[in-house]
Amino acid sequence: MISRQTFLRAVVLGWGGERKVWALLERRTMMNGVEKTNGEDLATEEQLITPWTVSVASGYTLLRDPRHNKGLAFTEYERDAHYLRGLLPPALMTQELQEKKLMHNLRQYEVPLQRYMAMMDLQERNERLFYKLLIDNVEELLPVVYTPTVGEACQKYGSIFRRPQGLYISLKEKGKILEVLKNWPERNIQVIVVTDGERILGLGDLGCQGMGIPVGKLSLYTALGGLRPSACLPVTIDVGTNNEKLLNDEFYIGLRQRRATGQEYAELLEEFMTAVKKNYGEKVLVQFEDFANHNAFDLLEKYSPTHLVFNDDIQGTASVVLAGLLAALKLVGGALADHKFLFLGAGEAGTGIAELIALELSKQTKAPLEETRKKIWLVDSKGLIVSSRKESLQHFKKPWAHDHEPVKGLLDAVKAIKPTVLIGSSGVGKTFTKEVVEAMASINEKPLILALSNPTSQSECTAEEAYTWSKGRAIFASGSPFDPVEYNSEVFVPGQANNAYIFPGFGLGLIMSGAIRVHDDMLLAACKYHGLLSYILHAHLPPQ
Ligand SMILES: O=C([O-])CC(=O)C(=O)O
Ligand SMILES: [Mg+2]
Repeated sequence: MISRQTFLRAVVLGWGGERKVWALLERRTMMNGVEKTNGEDLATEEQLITPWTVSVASGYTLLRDPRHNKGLAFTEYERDAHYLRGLLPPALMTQELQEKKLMHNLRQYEVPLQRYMAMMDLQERNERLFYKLLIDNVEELLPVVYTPTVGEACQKYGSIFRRPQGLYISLKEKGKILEVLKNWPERNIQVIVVTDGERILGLGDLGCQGMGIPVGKLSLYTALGGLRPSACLPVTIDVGTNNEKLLNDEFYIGLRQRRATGQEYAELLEEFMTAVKKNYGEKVLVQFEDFANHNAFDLLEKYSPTHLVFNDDIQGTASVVLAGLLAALKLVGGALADHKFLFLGAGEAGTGIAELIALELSKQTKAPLEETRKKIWLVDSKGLIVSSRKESLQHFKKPWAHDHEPVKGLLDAVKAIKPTVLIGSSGVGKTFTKEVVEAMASINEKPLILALSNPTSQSECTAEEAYTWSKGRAIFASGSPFDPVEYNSEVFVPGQANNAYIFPGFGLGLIMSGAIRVHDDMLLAACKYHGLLSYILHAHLPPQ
């Protein structure tokens, strides 16, 4: 029996003490043989005490504490022990029954954004139940809390905003970022996902409203990677926005100014990165997400030597796509070196994937990187990237400027290069036209077509278009999910090539191994394992 004295001590100690009491009560519950529906994570016992927290999550406060609230799943014993008598209706509902009820409710909503809001409400009300739903129904709920619905949520974030999630660090906080980090109630942070909102999916600059992305990504770190929610910190850096619509939107939640750039931007990021390492140590993983190209490459290069950083859009997407290609070789035949790759889009995803393919080719064939890069061609908004354009290219495009006549559009590039693999990563939708897909199908028996841009509205083509236009011969995967397609009485199941299939596991690996830097070999190892896994999974799907 826990003594009243221990309990009172916990009251005085605050949050950390309360957790110990909670754990003791839970243990007692188990000893009494009362079924433990969703017990306390004992690992949280070591949580450092936040001295200013004087409230103890019991009674009414407990019901409003999402981390510990169980709603109607509180047992009779817990209702007595935590002063909940009368605060709940008499019925007891197991977590399984709560899950059944919520899934039923969610399925009633026809508008995806309503489902998103219902899930966010649940996360703020009963965190364990939120994750139970997400883990048990991952295929159904991933498109709700993540891509594509999270994109719409970010666009409307100001209007649907209820309670703040994550940490907002704006130019106003310059010089005080360490203090801001200390305002966050958790001390033991293992992963930070940070955005500056400038390139949210393929939707462009959504400023401060990009917060939906770190929140969504981190919910997958827990649901798919198994990290404790308390170890995850979503951060949005607000340096303004160049989105006129948002600047004029009365419900916009961010700084109402145009984006800071140059030194002002660099100084804020530097202060943030320094504060993060100082506050959480060098083993905290910082995942950069949805920065615009012009900052993404520079930030990765600048902080890779000093911090445990990972750019999901460059490195995560690259690993998933290479894994997918390795798996697809079993379907299309040949070795990686037998293929020729054409990209539409030469930004983070495009050049990131291209570089990882070139690296893998170089390892496989022992040819130098400069040679293996020549199998890979990129098209940007100005046409095929060729040597004659080299001078005017941004630095991350330069390695892809090969010798060739200038070529303007994608269709002409397909005809000129004759790729076996076509990859879309430009963030612009509907660019894989009927003519482009037909051209791919006329060159290849089984053209590999990856429409990676997100969300669904920005996809280069739909799964149905890829299968129909190629007369059922394309091997297709996309960044955002598509339903299976029936064509000529055959069912085609499209693949999904989204970095969500790698970053939670990759991040978990980094944390578990205690890594302090990310190396390319780790990415290659991740995609080989992932490629094998997806091949095994694929073997259980109906044939393409
Ligand atoms: O969030 C996603 O679905 C994938 C991704 O990183 C992006 O499109 O920027
Ligand atoms: Mg991203």
